Amino acid sequence: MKRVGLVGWRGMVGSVLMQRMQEEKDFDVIDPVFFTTSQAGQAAPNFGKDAGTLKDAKSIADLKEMDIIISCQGGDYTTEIYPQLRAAGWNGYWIDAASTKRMDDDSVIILDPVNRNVIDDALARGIKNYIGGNCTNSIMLMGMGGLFREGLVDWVSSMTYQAASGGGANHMRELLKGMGVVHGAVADELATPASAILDIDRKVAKTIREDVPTEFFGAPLAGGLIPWIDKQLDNGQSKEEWKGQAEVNKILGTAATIPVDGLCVRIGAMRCHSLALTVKLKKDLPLAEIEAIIKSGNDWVKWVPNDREITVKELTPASITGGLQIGVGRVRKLNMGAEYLSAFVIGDQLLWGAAEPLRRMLRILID
Ligand SMILES: NC(=O)C1=CN([C@@H]2O[C@H](COP(=O)(O)OP(=O)(O)OC[C@H]3O[C@@H](n4cnc5c(N)ncnc54)[C@H](OP(=O)(O)O)[C@@H]3O)[C@@H](O)[C@H]2O)C=CC1
Ligand SMILES: N[C@@H](CC(=O)OP(=O)(O)O)C(=O)O
Repeated sequence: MKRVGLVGWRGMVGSVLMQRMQEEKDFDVIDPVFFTTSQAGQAAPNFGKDAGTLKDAKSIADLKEMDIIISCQGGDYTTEIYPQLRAAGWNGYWIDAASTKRMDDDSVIILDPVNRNVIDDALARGIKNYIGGNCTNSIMLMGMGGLFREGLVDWVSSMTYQAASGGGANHMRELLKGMGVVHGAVADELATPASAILDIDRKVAKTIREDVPTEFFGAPLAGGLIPWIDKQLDNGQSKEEWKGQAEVNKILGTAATIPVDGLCVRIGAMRCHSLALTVKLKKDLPLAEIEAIIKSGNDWVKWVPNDREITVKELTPASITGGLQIGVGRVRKLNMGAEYLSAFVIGDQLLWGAAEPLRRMLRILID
C-alpha cells in the first residue's frame, strides 16, 4: 500500500477532505501518515485505521518517506517545505489545495471530471505535482464543462457571489457574529410589529457601520457585501479575478486562450460560491441543445429549469450547501443576441472547490 502523508488534515479544508475520504473508503486503500505543524507526538486521528502518532510536518526526513503527500496546510507551508523536499531528492506525488504551485510549469490543476485528459497526459509525462484549482473556477467548470468540452465558448463574463468560507473558519465566524450584532441592535423593535421600519433601518445602518466586527474581512459583511476579494493587481483586477482566465485555460489545456473575466464579490453566504455568467457562444444553438450539453458535462450537474418556483427552491445556498451537486440554472438567451447566454452556477466551495478534487487525484494515483 502507498504511504500517504496528510498535512493540514485538521483545518477546515482538511476536515472536509477527511470526511469525504471516510465516506469513499479511501483509507482502506492507503497507509495514512498524519503530519502537524503544532502537535507532533500526539495521537494521530483514527479514521478506521490506527495511524500511530502525529509526525512533524516540517521534518523533511519523515516527509521523504511518503509516496504521496496531500497538503491542505496553506500556501506558506508549501512555499517553505515543498522546495526543501524536492531538493532533498523526494520524487513522490505532491497534491495540494494551496494556490502556490498552481501556475507552475511542473504542475497540473486538477479537476478530473473536466480535465482527466490533461491529468492523464501529465502523468504520462512524469509530472509529480497536482494542485487543486481556485474554488470559483472549479465550480464554474463543473457546471459549464459541457459547453467548454464542445468548444462552444467564445468568452465568459463571470460575476461571482462568494461565501465567507473562502476566507477560512475565522471569516465564517465573523459573518455569524456580525449577523448577531445586527439582529441584537433591533431585537426589541422587531418584537414590536408597530415599530417604524425606517427607524429600524437607521439603527441597522449605524450598527453595520460601527459595530459589526471587521477584523478578518476588513469591512462589514453581515447585512452587506464586499466587492473585492484577494490582493489588488496593477491592471485593476483583483487577484481572484485574475485567476479566472489564467486557471480556467490551464485546467482545460486550451491551445488559444478563452477570455474569462468579471468581478468577484464576497457575500454573506456560509460555504456556497455562486457565479452569474454571461457566455458568448461561438454559434447560435437551440436552448434544448444547450441544456443537453450542459447536463452531459458530468454526473454532478444539477440542472435547474429556468422557472421561478423551482429556481428559488433549488438554485440557492440553502439547497446546495453540504453536497456535491453543482446547480446550473437561469439559462436563457440574452437581449444582446442569439449567441449570448446567461447562467447561474452554484456549488459548495469546500467540496468541489477545495477537498474533492484532491481525494479524487489520490484515487487516480492509487487505483
Ligand atoms: N478555505 C478555502 O476555501 C480554501 C482553502 N484552500 C487552501 O487550503 C488552505 C487551508 O485552508 P483552511 O483549511 O481554511 O485553513 P485552516 O486555518 O482551517 O487550517 C490550517 C491549519 O491550521 C492549523 N490549526 C491551528 N489551529 C487550529 C484549530 N483550532 N483547528 C484546526 N486547525 C488549526 C492546523 O495545522 P496544524 O495541525 O499543523 O496545527 C491546520 O491544518 C488555505 O491556506 C488555502 O491554501 C484552497 C481552496 C479553498
Ligand atoms: N480566494 C477564495 C478561496 C481560496 O482559497 O482560493 P485559492 O485557493 O485560489 O487561494 C475565496 O476567498 O473565496
